[in-house]
Amino acid sequence: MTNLTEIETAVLVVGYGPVGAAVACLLGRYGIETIIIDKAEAMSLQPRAIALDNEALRILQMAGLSDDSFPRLAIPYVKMHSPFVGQFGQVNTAGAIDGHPKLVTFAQPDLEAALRKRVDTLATVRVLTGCEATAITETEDGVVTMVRDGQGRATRIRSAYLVGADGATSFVRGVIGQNFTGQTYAEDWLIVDALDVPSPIDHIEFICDPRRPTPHMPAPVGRERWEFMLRPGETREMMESDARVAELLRPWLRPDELKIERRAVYRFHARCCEAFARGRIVLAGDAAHITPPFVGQGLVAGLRDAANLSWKLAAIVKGEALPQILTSYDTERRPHARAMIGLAKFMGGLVMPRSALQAIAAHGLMRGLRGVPMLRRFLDELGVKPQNRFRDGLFVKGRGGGLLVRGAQIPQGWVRLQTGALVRSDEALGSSFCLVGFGVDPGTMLPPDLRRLWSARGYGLVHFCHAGRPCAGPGTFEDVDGTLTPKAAPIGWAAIVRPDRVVLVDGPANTAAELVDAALNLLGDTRTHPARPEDAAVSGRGDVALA
Ligand SMILES: O=C(O)/C=C/c1cccc(O)c1
Repeated sequence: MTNLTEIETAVLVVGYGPVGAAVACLLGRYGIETIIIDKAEAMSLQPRAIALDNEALRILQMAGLSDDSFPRLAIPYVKMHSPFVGQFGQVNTAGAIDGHPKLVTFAQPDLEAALRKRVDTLATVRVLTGCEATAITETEDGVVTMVRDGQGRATRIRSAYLVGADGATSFVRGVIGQNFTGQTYAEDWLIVDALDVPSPIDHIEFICDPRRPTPHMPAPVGRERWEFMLRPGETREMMESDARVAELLRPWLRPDELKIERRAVYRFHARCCEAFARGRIVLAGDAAHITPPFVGQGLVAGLRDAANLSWKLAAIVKGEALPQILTSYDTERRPHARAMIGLAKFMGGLVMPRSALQAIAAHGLMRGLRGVPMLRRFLDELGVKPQNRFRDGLFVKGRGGGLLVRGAQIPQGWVRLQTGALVRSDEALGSSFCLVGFGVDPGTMLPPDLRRLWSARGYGLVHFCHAGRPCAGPGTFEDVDGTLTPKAAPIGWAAIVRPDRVVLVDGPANTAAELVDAALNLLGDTRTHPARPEDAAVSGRGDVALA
């Protein structure tokens, strides 16, 4: 007879890559009992994803990672070269949005190590490595997962929810019967990562030569990456040989300068599930969608999933929201993930034209379009990047009348604490729902019973006061650069911001009680009937008070 260990948890995360780790960090921050498993004993040391944008960095901030938790290299621009028409494109990525650089490169093992270090600090998160999910069954009130470790020992994990962050070959995806529709490119690519490059480039360049398309980019501490498209007849063995790698890199590096960290032949895919969830089982990251790398959005999309999903699971588990809100994860995330895949495919068309004729036509057209000042601004200033703004989902539709966009993130700026220290404004918002007052203390706008209920749930009340105005009291932060007030909202405005920083509803501050009512109703008003009162005990607040 075998001994079967039984464990229970609120959420089981399958897959301890960067997306699974980010989900665990966020669930841990929200105080949710979480188990994360991975079949590998140790973290992968392969540098795969290489780029993060400001949105991804904001999510990592939310997950509790500081700016110095892993090395990043800010990228000022992305250039596109054609052998026939010269430079035909340039995307300006210098500067910051929402308090973070628009584009950085990094080494994936550094990021994963930072996330794992953070996970290790979280009291409610338990990590089981060397453990593989062998069977997953959804029951009426939870999910039962059979897990086997390296010694063949079995464990049964019962969880209220399961997140499949188990990558492109996801086992979980198969369990919920999801097809991975889309396309696999016909071409293979050789990816080469070099270390200690003597004079690395400072930007990303795409050499869009139909004979050998070659994206080329720097990464922190002297790393560089090249991606070489294989020609017909070239094989993996041929391309991964020392001699061929040295020959391909000769335009950039002398043989004595070569320090190759990784060489690997890959095939790119553009695939997306038709649903990111079924019942209590939810997919995130590459398990739900994969993209060719040409706009550097693969991991970013997975981190967006983590941010969108984690607080919803937390709210449901805590009994603060009805389980039905989980459908909004798919509604909000899938269209954007698909749009990013579409952009990457478009970019792929420019990077790897099929022939010289096609290259001249496509690159010539792009060059021509850049001759029109308005189009040039649009193309060069990231205008083609799909905005992360929901058409449908868990927010009150319509405009509040201010500049805030419901269903999109509130801008992030820098605010001054009562101590005089400057922090990014999301730190003031904390880790739960927040009623924000712009130039007005929002607590004073609520009737006492509603204010008590709001605070009893641990939801925040934050006052961003206009720079230079009298600015004192708990929960009050001086908006030093005006990003929030007056740029995002006028004085006398209020908004309810979700834990993922998405504006749920906004309006004049004197309607704050209506805004709170609207928010609670959207969550499936659990004021009199908590969704799962017994689970309320699972939750705690892992936050540090700032003001
Ligand atoms: O790996 C690639 O091919 C492309 C990466 C990348 C990263 C950031 C921005 C881009 O436009 C491309």
